[in-house]
Amino acid sequence: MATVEVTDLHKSFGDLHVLRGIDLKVESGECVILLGANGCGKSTLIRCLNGLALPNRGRVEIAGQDIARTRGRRLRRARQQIGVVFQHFNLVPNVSVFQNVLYGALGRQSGGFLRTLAPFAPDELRHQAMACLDRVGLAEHAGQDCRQLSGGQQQRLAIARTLLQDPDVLVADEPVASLDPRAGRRVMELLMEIVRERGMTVLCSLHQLELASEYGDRVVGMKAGRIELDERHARIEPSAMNALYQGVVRVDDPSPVTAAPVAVDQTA
Ligand SMILES: Nc1ncnc2c1ncn2[C@@H]1O[C@H](COP(=O)(O)OP(=O)(O)OP(=O)(O)O)[C@@H](O)[C@H]1O
Repeated sequence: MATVEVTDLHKSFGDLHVLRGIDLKVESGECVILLGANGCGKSTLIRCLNGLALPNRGRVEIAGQDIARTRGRRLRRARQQIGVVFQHFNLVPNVSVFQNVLYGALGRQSGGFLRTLAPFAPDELRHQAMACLDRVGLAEHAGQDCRQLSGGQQQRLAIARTLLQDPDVLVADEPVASLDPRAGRRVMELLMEIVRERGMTVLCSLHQLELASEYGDRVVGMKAGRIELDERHARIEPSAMNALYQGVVRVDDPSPVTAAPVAVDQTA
């Protein structure tokens, strides 16, 4: 399995210097939860990790390969090792739940795009896709349009798609921020069960402090584009956590930091 190593990472958007020298190593099979106030750079870091954003300076190594300096086919191959779960699910609308899972095999299929389309997919891949749907409890929804699913179910579908991809590394950008607390907890539990089963290396940003301490092997706190805290969660001082959020939230306050609206989900 793969380690993730980020060295002196800088990323700017025009004059805005968002990442200001990030050094971070995630060991193989470790689950690191990334915390920090809105705008501190968590999503930008995650986007640099899977090659969606190019850093201005520094190295981003996945299993020893520098993603920031890899291009073309080698980059596509490297990205197959990195699963991504987004806050807003990133499903393909107007196609079935089953088809969305099959897209997880894009890039790992020697026959290319056509073999990931339901009518042309080989039996073995179809069986694998159904097994992934079954693992997240959505097998009976395979034929539905993905827009008919609840928010929690859509995120479970996104997890099934990642399962079919079968990456060594999972990066998750606020995977439960769009869900109500109950659905969010169920999705988080499922995600963590799966990454432990598969021994994946995980970097997951969250706004929920209680989920961070429950599921992370380690908590990394970012502030203004820098890492300010890097601890096993059991050792984090409340004052350090409070400093991270500059009074946005107290660690004895169980409510999420985010002010984003959450969908109430009865069916997750
Ligand atoms: N493509 C972009 N172009 C310009 N500015 C950007 C871009 N992406 C992010 N930014 C800016 O970079 C800063 C950090 O954004 P980022 O999304 O990484 O923060 P975050 O910690 O993930 O915040 P949140 O918790 O709200 O998601 C913000 O000021 C944001 O506006």
